[in-house]
Amino acid sequence: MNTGERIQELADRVMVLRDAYYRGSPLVADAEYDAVEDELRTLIEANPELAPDPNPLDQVGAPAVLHAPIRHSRPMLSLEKATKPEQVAAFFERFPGQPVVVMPKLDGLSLALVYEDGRLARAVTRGDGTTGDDVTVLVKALTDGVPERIPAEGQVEVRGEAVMLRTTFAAYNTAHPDKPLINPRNAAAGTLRAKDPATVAERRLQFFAFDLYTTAEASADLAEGLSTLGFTAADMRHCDDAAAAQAVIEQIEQQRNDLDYDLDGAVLRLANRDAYKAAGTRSSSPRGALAYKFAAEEKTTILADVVWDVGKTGKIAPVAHLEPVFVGGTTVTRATLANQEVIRARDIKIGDTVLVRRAGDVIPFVAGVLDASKRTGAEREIVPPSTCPSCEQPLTEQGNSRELFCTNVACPAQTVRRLVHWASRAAADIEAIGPMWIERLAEAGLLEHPSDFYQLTKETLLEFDRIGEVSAARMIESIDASRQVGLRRALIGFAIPMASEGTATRMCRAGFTSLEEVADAGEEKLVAVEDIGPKVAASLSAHLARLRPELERLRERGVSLDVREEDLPPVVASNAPLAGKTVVITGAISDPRSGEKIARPTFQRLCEKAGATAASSVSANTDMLITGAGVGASKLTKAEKLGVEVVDQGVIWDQLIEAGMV
Ligand SMILES: NC(=O)c1ccc[n+]([C@@H]2O[C@H](COP(=O)([O-])OP(=O)(O)OC[C@H]3O[C@@H](n4cnc5c(N)ncnc54)[C@H](O)[C@@H]3O)[C@@H](O)[C@H]2O)c1
Ligand SMILES: [Zn+2]
Repeated sequence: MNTGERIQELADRVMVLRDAYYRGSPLVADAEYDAVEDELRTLIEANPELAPDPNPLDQVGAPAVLHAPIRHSRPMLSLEKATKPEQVAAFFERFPGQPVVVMPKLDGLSLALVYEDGRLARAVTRGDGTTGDDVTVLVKALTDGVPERIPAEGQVEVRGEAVMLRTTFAAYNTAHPDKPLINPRNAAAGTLRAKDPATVAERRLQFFAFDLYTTAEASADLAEGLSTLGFTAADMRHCDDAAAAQAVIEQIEQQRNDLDYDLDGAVLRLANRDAYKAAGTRSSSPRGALAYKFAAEEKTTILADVVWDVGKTGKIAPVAHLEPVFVGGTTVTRATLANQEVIRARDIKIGDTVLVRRAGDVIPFVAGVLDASKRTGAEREIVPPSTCPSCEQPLTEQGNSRELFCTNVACPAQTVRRLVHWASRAAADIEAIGPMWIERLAEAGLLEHPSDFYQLTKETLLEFDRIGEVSAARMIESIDASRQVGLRRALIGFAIPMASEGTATRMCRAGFTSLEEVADAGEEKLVAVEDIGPKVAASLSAHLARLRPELERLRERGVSLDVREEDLPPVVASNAPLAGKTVVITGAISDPRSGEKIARPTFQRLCEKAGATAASSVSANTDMLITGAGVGASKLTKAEKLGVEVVDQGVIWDQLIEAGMV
């Protein structure tokens, strides 16, 4: 194939992919689409005389079928892309001395909101850039952050991104396993394509503004202009030079996991609205802005197999074995498929090319099959097991997702999982015996219950080929140390359904002094504990009753199930510098005297000893936000809005040192 033919082929492919994407059923992941566009762009740049006519790279979006077409006052364009710091530097050189803002590039769909004399008149999608769809009714009904009225006369147009928050997306998919959404962007676009808002009421969207045109008086600074009108703008940070901008770009990328929305890059843009306007446009992008792309959080790969895994509570979950794929910053070979309802609703088969999503700290997830036409006929159905893969007992189904459970208390796989959990760091912390040895010891009949660890002897361990003197001694030592596990960590170690680590802490703080006392308390007394609901109380009671003989065996073998000093609220020193303060701690903490990094829980404990109550997020009840290094702007903005005092960790360290507490 010659270059001209290749260009035409790529251009055709771009058109086909765009059409499918803007209709709401993409055929490939964004990263793969971008690769096609990139190849086309590179070829046309090298051979401008071979540029196709029309050139899809000069066009925006796709001429979708519109219900109620509306012509935009000025085109809604795409953005020029950058992937290298040099391109950021070149942007600054093009506009010397101009203030620049850097903000997240939100992954949703853009909207133009037109206000006439202070009232929202129309909300319009981007469409093909020239003509968009009237979605006013849907936006009014479903989108937060779009005021019906703004304090401005004349014609005002605010543009921005409507996104589905990750929490909304996750909640929707949990509630509707039968009609799952593929990703937040697609979900947002689909929501605004609905005929009737009532059918998509649970799919709320959030609007973040990033553009403003007005005939009325308004600040020349974009961020200020938007916030004066009452909009939540994309988080814009002013940068004086390319180095500062690059640092903010990197910070946004690092913090993308902590945010409640997807972003696929950062946008640089002239902060001054007049300068932005004067910079003008190219065929499909404004000159006064640049999009810096981040690594993809979604990719497609082959689903090689599905294995049903038995968890410590007996849940049998499908695990996807994938051809290795680099996504969300790591190579992924395993991903969750949730449950059989999700597999059915998404029509996933072994051998399919599937979309894998790894966003934030969430476990990689198979989101679905994008292009079923890729099937060869060799794909296989994923068949849920009818018996437990470990003990072969029949399974039960639970809930509307029809999750599978093995209820056999003697199920070997569950036994191993529970023992591994007992030995884990958060529980008994028997660090010298890893999961592999736990499995071997269980197979050999030496381990079944946690109490069995405490009967192991060096001699029995030495009978295993690959355990020598030194490791046997280490194992025994590690088991010995774990006898001090105490109430809180023992409760965690039993992995009681519905009971979290927080539940264990609350039991200690509520005055229970031993695990037996919790077991004997009865549901009524347990519900009386702060933040313990009836379901948790019932589960605790039932499971601890069953575990009674095990508690006795643990005691006989010298394991402490009593509350430990570290599990209780600290005794507050009389000269406590933070007495009565509710604090939130954020950022990286380090001891200013040595520079040593200090784990957040350790620092929190110090603050509690100094009289503070620690909370996990900033609210109106917070007295103080204690900041370490690298604090996200969103936390600071929230504190500022609520009038919460922001205190650098250095100030707190000084107080702790002065009080002789560290
Ligand atoms: N998977 C597919 O088949 C397929 C097909 C076509 C396009 N796509 C994807 O669509 C995107 C390209 O489309 P495009 O040209 O519409 O978008 P773009 O990447 O050029 O970006 C322009 C858009 O960014 C959005 N945006 C978000 N935050 C912004 C901010 N702070 N400031 C300014 N704009 C902001 C706006 O909606 C604007 O329309 C790519 O991510 C591409 O991978 C995917
Ligand atoms: Zn089983």
